[in-house]
Amino acid sequence: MAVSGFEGFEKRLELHFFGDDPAIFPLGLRKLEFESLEQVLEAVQCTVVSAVGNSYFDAYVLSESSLFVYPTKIIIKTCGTTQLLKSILPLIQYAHHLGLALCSCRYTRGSFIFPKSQPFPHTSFKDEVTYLQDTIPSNLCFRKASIMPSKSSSHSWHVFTANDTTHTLPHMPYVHDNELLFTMEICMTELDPILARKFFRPSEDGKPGDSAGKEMTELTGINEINPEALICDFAFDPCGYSMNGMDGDWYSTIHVTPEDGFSYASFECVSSVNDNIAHVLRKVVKIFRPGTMSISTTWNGFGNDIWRQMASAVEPLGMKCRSFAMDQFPAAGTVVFQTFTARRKSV
Ligand SMILES: C[S@+](CC[C@H](N)C(=O)[O-])C[C@H]1O[C@@H](n2cnc3c(N)ncnc32)[C@H](O)[C@@H]1O
Repeated sequence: MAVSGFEGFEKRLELHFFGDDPAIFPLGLRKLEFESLEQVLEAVQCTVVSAVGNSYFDAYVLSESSLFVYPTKIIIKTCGTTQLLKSILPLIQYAHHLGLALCSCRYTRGSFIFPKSQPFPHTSFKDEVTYLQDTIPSNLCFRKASIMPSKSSSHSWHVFTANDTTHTLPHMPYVHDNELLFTMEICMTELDPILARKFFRPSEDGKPGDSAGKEMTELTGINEINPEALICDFAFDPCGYSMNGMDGDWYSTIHVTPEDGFSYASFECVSSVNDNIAHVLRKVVKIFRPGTMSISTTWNGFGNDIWRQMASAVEPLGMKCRSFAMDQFPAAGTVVFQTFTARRKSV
């Protein structure tokens, strides 16, 4: 942990692979040995604390956030002072042994609370982009880095995407039964202190992290966000919480740093424009009651106004939209970054 506090803001990496040999499917990357994943995580400086899988993907709760492994996609999200980008090279190498090659890379993060505590290559977005440019293979030629602003200089959304020419929009068009899918990443700070207390364990409760986590999931109402989801949860000692949800091939994930002064929670999920995203958003806001919140929405395509629905969903709960930014990424789709503050706060 940084001397000043724990860095809740996660770094998030999404890698897509392709392979021509039908023998590697249907499992693909899920064939990776657990020891190989452990070595990747050692480079990042975190460990697996809990794992679960269904017929579509494997979900790992990490000491610092989460890892999802699909047959041709890996999503890895880590917080604290982890060195997430150091996972890229070993992942490319392990995937190569399975007959899979990288065709798409997306890196995103918010603004760190303690930027000076970050080790290389996370010392600045410029360093991260240089590291990414030098690490990913040259076939990923559609590249763009962007810092999406808000009204506050301390809240920006950092995005780097790179894609090859032949497997553009690999994980998408993000259409599932004719529905447009999107990824939503919510970052919340200044959590309501009474609600944040629920993510502290009673002292010396003697319970393992998974059963203490299950209690937190129920006590806080996290289990009601998507009652269909299979939840893998973990409570840290003395405080802190992580969970991964699995609903068919859709994942969701929550991470909570409840300590006063640097409290933070994140929620991320995949959803469809036809789903009741307002219900999900309202539940999330009610669980944490953040003073500030950002929502980043990513989809492959143009002209979608899902972000309007998001603003309408949270405004009745006292969250006022303070900024909106939209950017497009070559062969990688559209990102919208919205920030909100609670009306109880002055701006
Ligand atoms: C790993 S969790 C959730 C991470 C998530 N990205 C977040 O921002 O909240 C972080 C919380 O767990 C606490 N914690 C307790 N023991 C920890 C450990 N061994 N490793 C990481 N975090 C720990 C931290 O102080 C913090 O409150």
